[in-house]
Formats: sequence, structure tokens, C-alpha cells
Amino acid sequence: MSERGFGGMRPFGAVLPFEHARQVMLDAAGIVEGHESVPFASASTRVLAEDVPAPFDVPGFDRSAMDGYAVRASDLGGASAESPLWLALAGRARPGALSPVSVREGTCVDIATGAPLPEGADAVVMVERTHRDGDRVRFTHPVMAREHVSPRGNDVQAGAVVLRAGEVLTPARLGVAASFGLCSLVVRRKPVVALISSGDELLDAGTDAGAPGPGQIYDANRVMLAAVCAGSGADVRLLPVVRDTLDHWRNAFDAATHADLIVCSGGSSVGEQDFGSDILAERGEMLFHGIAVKPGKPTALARIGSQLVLAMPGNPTSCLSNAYVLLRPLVRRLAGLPALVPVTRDAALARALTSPVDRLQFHPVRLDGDRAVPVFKGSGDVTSLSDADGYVEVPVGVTRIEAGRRVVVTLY
Ligand SMILES: Nc1nc2c(c(=O)[nH]1)N[C@H]1C(S)=C(S)[C@@H](COP(=O)(O)OP(=O)(O)OC[C@H]3O[C@@H](n4cnc5c(N)ncnc54)[C@H](O)[C@@H]3O)O[C@H]1N2
Ligand code: MOO
Repeated sequence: MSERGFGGMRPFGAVLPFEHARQVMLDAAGIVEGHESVPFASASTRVLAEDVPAPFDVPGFDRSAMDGYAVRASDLGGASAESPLWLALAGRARPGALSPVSVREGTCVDIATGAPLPEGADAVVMVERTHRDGDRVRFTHPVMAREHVSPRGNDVQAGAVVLRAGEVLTPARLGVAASFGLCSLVVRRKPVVALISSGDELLDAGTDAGAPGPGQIYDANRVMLAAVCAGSGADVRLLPVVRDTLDHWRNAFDAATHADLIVCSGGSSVGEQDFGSDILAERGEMLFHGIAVKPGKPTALARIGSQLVLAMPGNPTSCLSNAYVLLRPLVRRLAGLPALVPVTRDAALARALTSPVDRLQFHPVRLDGDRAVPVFKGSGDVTSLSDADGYVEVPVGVTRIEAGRRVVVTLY
């Protein structure tokens, strides 16, 4: 640990190509074990842990799909505008109860959408196609048997698996579960992600009020990382800011043994005070340190027993850019959520942009109609991404893209 060249600094050796690093990371991650039962109010976007079979038919009875009249189709065979047929009105059928009257030959029943079809009826005629005169109703069209009737079990038959383990709970799927009288579901446990910000300069807005002192800054990374992790299905735990000593790092890691994933920001580079990589080497197995990406090069991944640790750069833009392209897929994988499908836009680059020859660059851009406006200021500038809608990927080997060129923008 203490063997350091260059006056305590350790320069980066070889760094991994971005896609390689991303694959190493995804290969190291599996869905976390464990289930819990959650009420519907907090079930949206959770991942179902078990199949849900239908306990009964839906609808549970032959149901009218229209407001109108329940009839026997055979009674209206010859009905037309020229020779209308009249049926006697026998009563009313309303939702929530079986019809008190049945439909016998020559009669009809006034019925509401959603009401059980009265005994004897086999079709419904929309009210717009009829004319009522006292207790008689005139029909001018024939009707097919089953017309405007949703038969029992038409939507779902009892015993059919309507929701499957591994599916994400969307509003529609919650609606299906609700229609079976359920009010909670068994879902996969959320991965616990512990967030650590490190740096002697950092202030915590929660406890350190007032203007920063000389050389001090407010911690922005934990807030950004927490938002990305929570939006990717994690149960987020914020740990206190870690100061730049190995003992502080050790204490923080001791406090994070419950986490499935530890995400740190700061101290991931090669400086004398950058203990992030030291603690990873001390506690576990380093899977990589350094990625050929801009921003975000000093990023490390390690395994400590069953835990993963992703150590991100302190620079806010580097940290958040990596959170979008690395941390988000990692957390989604741990949570059992499907990989995000990138959403892209085609645009004309508003200004030329440059890129280092040896790193893949995720260059943030703002969309302005058909134009992609580069907005990257610097890795240390917290506003580089707040004005961005997405990024342009500039491959290794490409050092410049000229203004006016068509580019693909991947939205964040
Ligand atoms: N000799 C080299 N030096 C550096 C290299 C390199 O390859 N060789 N890489 C540079 C790159 S690229 C980056 S990115 C940074 C990352 O450094 P660290 O991860 O060690 O981050 P720190 O030094 O701790 O902080 C960098 C910067 O960010 C500020 N910071 C830190 N934490 C927060 C936070 N939670 N909220 C807001 N701002 C934060 C910190 O004050 C620093 O200004 O390394 C380069 N160096
Ligand atoms: O990798 Mo750094 O994020 O370029 O400043």
C-alpha cells in the first residue's frame, strides 16, 4: 500500500477500453437474492418475483359491453328500417347484481355497460340503434348472437398465468393484479447501494450550513449518484463523507458491509491522497482501474466477497457521466431490471468538437431543434451536464467532428 513512486503518486498504467470495462462489470454482477411483499402503492417499477395465476375468470359473468337493450338475437332476424320490429321492455339490468328479470321471446331488458347479461339474452343492441316508446322498444337492424357481449372468461381464464416472475410492474400489470382482488405482490428485493463521497474539501449540505470556507466545496456527487441509483431500482444508503485518510476509508467500508454495491466518488485517481484504490486492493480483488473514456478515466471496479465496489472520479461531470453509462446498467442488472434500450436522436452538430485520440468520449450536447449543441465545459464543472439532453459518442481514434456533421445523440 505504501509503496508509491513519484513522491506518493502512482501513475496510471494501461487502461481498459470502455466496452471491455463495461462487460467485465456486467459479467461480475448478478441479480441480488431475496424477495419481499410490497403493497401496490410502492410496487410500480418493481420486479415480480413469482408467477401470478388468475384465481377466477375475468369477467366472471357474461357482461354487456354497451348501454342499450339485452335481446335474443333470434327475435330480431328480420328487423330493418322498412319493417322495424318491436319488443316489450321487461325491466332493467344494472352493474353490480344479477338482472332481476330474464329475457323471454318477444321481450328485451334495458341494460347498462358492465351489467351481467340477463338470463335468456344472448346479445345487446346499442341504444343509438333503437327507439323507445313507453314500454316498447323499436329495432331496425338484425343482431348477431354474442354481439356487444363480453363472455365470462373472455379476458382471462381461471388458472392462466397472467403475470410472470421477472416482469417489471407497469401500471397495466398492476391493474391486472388489482382486478383479481390482490393488494400486494411479491417482488425481488432492491439491491442496497451505499454511497460514499470522499475528500477533505467536502461539506455536507445537511450538516454544514453557510458559505464554504477557503478550499471547501459542497458535495454534489452523492446527490447525483443517489438520484441515478434510486431511478435504477436501488435502495440507496448515504454514508457520511469520508476524509482523505486510509482509516476513514476503512471505517466507511466497515459501515457498508450490508450493501450489495458500494459506490464511491473521489480519491479514485493516482494522487497521494487518493486512497480509493488502496482500500479496494486491501479489501478485495481489483477487476479494473482506469478506463479509456472521457470523462471518467479514473474509475475502478472491485469485488469484496459478494459485494461489488465501483469507485468513480470526484470530478462531478466525470462522476455523473459514468453513472449514466456504467452505474445505471450495473444497478439495473443487480435489481433484475431489463437493460435500457438507448433512445437516440439524429442531429447536426452546431459547433466542432474535439476529443482525445486514445479515449472514447461521451460528449454532452443540448438539443436545439435539429441541432446538437456541445455543452461540455470541463470534468470539474458541475454544469456541464445540467444543460445537456444527451451525449455524442466520439470513438477512439477520432479527434475532431466538424460543425454541420450529422451525429447520433443518445439521450440520458
Ligand atoms: N496524474 C494524473 N492525475 C489525474 C488523472 C490522471 O490520469 N493522472 N486523471 C484526472 C482525471 S481524468 C480525473 S476525472 C480526476 C479524478 O480524480 P479523483 O477521482 O481522485 O477525484 P478527487 O481528486 O478526489 O476530486 C477531483 C475533483 O472533484 C472534486 N470533488 C470530489 N468529490 C466531489 C463531490 N462529492 N462533489 C463535488 N465535487 C467533488 C474535488 O474537489 C476535485 O476538484 O483526476 C485527474 N487527475
Ligand atoms: O476522466 Mo477525467 O473525467 O477526463 O477529468
